[in-house]
Amino acid sequence: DYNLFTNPTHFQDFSGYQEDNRVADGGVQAERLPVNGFGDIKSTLTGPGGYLSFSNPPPPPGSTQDPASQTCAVPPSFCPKSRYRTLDGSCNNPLRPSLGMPQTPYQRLLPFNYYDGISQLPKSVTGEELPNVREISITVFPDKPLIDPKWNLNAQQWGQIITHDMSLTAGNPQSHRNPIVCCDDEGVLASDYKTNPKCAPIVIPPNDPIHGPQGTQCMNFVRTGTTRDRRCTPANAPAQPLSSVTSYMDLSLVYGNSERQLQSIREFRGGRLLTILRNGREWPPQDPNVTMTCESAQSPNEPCYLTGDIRVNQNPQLTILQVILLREHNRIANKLAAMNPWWSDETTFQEARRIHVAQIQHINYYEYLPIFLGLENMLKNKLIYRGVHSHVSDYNPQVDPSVLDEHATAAFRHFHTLIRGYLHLITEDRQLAGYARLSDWFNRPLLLELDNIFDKLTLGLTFQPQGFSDRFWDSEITQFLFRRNQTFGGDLRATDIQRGRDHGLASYIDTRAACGLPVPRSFQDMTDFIPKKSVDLLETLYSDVRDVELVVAGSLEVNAHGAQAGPTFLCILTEQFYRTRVGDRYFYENGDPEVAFTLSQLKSIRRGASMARILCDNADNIQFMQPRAFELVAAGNTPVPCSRLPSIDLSLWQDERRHFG
Ligand code: HEM
Repeated sequence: DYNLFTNPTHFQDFSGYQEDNRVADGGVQAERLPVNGFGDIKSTLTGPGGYLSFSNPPPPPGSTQDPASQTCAVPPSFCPKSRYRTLDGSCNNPLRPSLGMPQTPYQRLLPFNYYDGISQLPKSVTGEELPNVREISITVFPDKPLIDPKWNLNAQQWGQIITHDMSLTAGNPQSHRNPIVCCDDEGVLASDYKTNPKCAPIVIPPNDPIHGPQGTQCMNFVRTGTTRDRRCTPANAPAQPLSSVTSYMDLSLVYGNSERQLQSIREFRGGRLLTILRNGREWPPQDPNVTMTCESAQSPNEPCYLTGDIRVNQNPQLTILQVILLREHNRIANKLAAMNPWWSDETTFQEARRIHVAQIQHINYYEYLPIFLGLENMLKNKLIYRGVHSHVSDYNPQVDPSVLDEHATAAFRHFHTLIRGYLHLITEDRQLAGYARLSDWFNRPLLLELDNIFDKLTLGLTFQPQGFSDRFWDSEITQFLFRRNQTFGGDLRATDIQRGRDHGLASYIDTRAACGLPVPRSFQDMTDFIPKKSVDLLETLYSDVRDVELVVAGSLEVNAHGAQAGPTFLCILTEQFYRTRVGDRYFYENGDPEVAFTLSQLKSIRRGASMARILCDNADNIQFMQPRAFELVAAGNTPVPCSRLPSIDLSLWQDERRHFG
């Protein structure tokens, strides 16, 4: 047994959540069944601040802690002291400088489940193939427009921003066609799809109601780049999928993941990022390769943006938030430069970046995550603190900040369920002015620059409800994803399930066991935490309960009390965001003098940073916003003049000592 988790407290928590969910036999079952791993938790809480201390257990074979495995990223040989984080995340942890860098493996809570132990997609315990992923998608995740009564589309959309800050499967271009063709544009299987090790095309079942009649055979699916492809691990060790971006919550989607990437988007004046002025507003610079990056664009002159993240143009609402984050950097930089004209471009840039990252971390932890992970759950597990008036120095160099595969490939993708297929265009007086169909605008940001649409889309984000966190998925992403002017397109749910297999994720029941949750031995047992109707569907698809996949069943659990996911995904999400916090030496609340904000600056960030204010300050001309901008407009959260919303007092960064520049 080894200790999978860095945060020992949340095992108790989930039993509480289970009761809240009226799972009658949960506790009893936990005692009856042998639960893997956690009879023996070695972690203990010590120290006045509740610092974690634990001895590192022996690593599982093939894990990234295994001496046999190496990182694919090359860390610098020397880590200079710095008040600013590096672009590529190196040296955040000076003792292990490559932690969190691009091109390092996803970490994992459970061992690989590859069929051959090295890289083959998992199979059923019977030795047969697992059920067809497209069939699972059609059967278990159909479209039904159930909406959230409380949270708006901005809550959904901000989740994608956090995702893009933290991970990106290596070798997956996403913004354009994959040059590796396992299934061509006509839906015909490539001749080498069985022998090409990069190929795992999604095969269309004959009874597919959409693609069957078209005669489509398949959807393209290219496997994630791994340590094995790049020869970073021995040939007989499990292939570890790599992520191409820094795992830190560091706004890498704004600033890029290397100095080189940053060069192409920096203005090199006044600490600013590069922008193009059109119609009196700032837009990101143009991507040099429009037809490739924005493949739905109908002319190379259409806007197609270049930012720190290659996915920026993927959908209109994502692009709106990327533009807003870019403008926010320049807003801060302009103020700092005006106050401190003796600062160099570099100092102004780094100080603006540092403030920007801090405020986004604050919004993420105190405004966004409590909606999805539950406020009490976050407090109990020390992801956030209530009523703290000082720094919180919980940085722990033992904690690996890498993104967990179970998080990126299963748990956080569950929130694809929140996506709405038709985006509302809303006016300042909160009237519906029209719709934009999502699949008309994938990879085509032109929409944002059409007549006043930017503000209408932004107000739509805050006024339109998000989809409910359930098993119903919008057909815009299950039948029409990236359809590129064709009638039909890809299926994001089928892709997520296939990606789980591609990465060899452990099964649903093993993951429950690792989380210390009751382990079902039969489909019948599952009805304790998954509605019977869904369990029945699973039983029609899977021949054995041990085959049931994390990506699939995790999304079917009844949501835990106060959260937007079931207990298994909540366990993973909680662990991830704990690691993201305490594994980041530059986390904005940290009091380490090398990186810390002054106490008054920190207090101002806590008081003044809000989603509402960021939207107000950076949309084209929005004058009113509800204070809690992830929440629908309702009594107690009605729009107020932007000027009445709190803001960060940037005068606290006035540098009278003139020693920075
Ligand atoms: C319209 C909105 C969205 C679209 C079109 C979209 C589409 C996609 C696509 C195409 C992928 C890559 C699939 C693959 O090849 O494996 C992906 C990955 C992912 N998505 Fe979304 N997504 C959206 C919103 C969201 C939201 C709201 C969240 C979470 C709150 C999210 C979380 C993730 C995660 C965690 C990944 C894996 C990231 C990685 O490690 O590469 N997405 N999404």
